[in-house]
Amino acid sequence: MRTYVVGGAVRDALLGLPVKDHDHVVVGATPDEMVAKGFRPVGKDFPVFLHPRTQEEYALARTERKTAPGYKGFVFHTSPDVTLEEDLVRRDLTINAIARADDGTLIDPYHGQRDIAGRVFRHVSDAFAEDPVRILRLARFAARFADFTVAPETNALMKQMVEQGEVDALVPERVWQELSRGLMEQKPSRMFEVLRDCGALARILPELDALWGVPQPEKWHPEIDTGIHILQVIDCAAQMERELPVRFACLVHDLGKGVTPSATWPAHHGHEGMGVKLVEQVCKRLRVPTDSRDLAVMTAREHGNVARALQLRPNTVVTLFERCDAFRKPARFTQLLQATECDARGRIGPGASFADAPFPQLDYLEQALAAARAVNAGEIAQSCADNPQRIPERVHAARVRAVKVALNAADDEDDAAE
Ligand SMILES: Nc1ccn([C@@H]2O[C@H](COP(=O)(O)OP(=O)(O)OP(=O)(O)O)[C@@H](O)[C@H]2O)c(=O)n1
Ligand SMILES: [Mg+2]
Repeated sequence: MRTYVVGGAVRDALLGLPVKDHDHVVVGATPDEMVAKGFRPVGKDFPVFLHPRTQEEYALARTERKTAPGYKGFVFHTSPDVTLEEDLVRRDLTINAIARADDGTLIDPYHGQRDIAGRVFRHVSDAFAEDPVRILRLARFAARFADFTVAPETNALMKQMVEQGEVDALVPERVWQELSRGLMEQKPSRMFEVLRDCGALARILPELDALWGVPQPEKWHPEIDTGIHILQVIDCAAQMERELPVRFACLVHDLGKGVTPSATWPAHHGHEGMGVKLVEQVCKRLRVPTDSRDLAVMTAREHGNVARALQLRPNTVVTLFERCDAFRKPARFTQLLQATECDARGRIGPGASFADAPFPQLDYLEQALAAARAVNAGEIAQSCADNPQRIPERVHAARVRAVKVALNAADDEDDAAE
């Protein structure tokens, strides 16, 4: 039997990137021989084994046959006479279909090295179409390797897959898994550009796809197009190394702009409220985890209020904190501020750019929240022992006073520093 390193490890080494884990392919062996050598079989569907010492994955060379739509519709064929070339030809991309022998020799029958040099994502063969997850994987790789482009023939194949309904058969968990991974890469906008170019975005996130072609007022949005704005906002979140919930909130915060009446464009009055419903709908459909969903809903609803923070009266600031449950969840409130900061900076057009604009709203609201949280609600509750129904309004009033003092004090400090 012969073993080769394949996939990401070979690709990343050729790209000069650090290699995390090694996937291996085994040619000329049966499952029984693997077990006899001490390998441990894992996975019900795949002929995959773990190395007794390194615990790395060793997959028997295999060919696949499509049986049903969706990513589960596979039957596997493995046997000792399946060749390395036969195994490689059914892989997704040429850059992922390079094998490396123990002596370091590269086996590259589908010219992955050429495509690495040319920075191209190209499918290896028609077998690409057997697994619609590969469209999402390719899009995710585009977010990671931002200088790569999609080969025209690969884009054409993906378009065809989308038209045949392949993407509709994907299970929501798998879509979320790939989208969330792509959001965590260096340039998430590339993922959505790739998905849009092949038509997949309109199938998996029609609410987002609808934002292209929707104008915003040029004075505040020099990029004008709402779809372009969203891409700039998510790239800002990636550049600032924000957590996944912040990046997802950035992605969906303006979905309401896709349903405002075109007669009122470029204005989008009330888009926050309409956005909340659409965000809830997306999160339900894709089974988005609670932390990402809750922040996304809150950001859709409140990003306008946060942006206006410096004009809000102390009472309004405290009701904002109350609506956001900021007293109990201050870290999530910080994430709301971070998402809104990216919303403010992701506005880059030919005539103007807000990319480096200051965002004083963040410190301002953090200070106000710290002051409001310092109010001793327990003490107030005790002082209202004879009239407990007044506790909430008393606590609220005390918080408003605290915010007023804190924000004035901050102004004073600024004056003193000048
Ligand atoms: N739907 C898929 C999933 C995987 N593969 C093949 O299996 C290899 C290993 O898969 P995986 O570890 O998921 O991806 P990597 O390319 O190794 O990338 P990563 O750095 O994300 O691990 C890929 O390179 C590719 O050759 C494939 O062809 N089609
Ligand atoms: Mg891998």
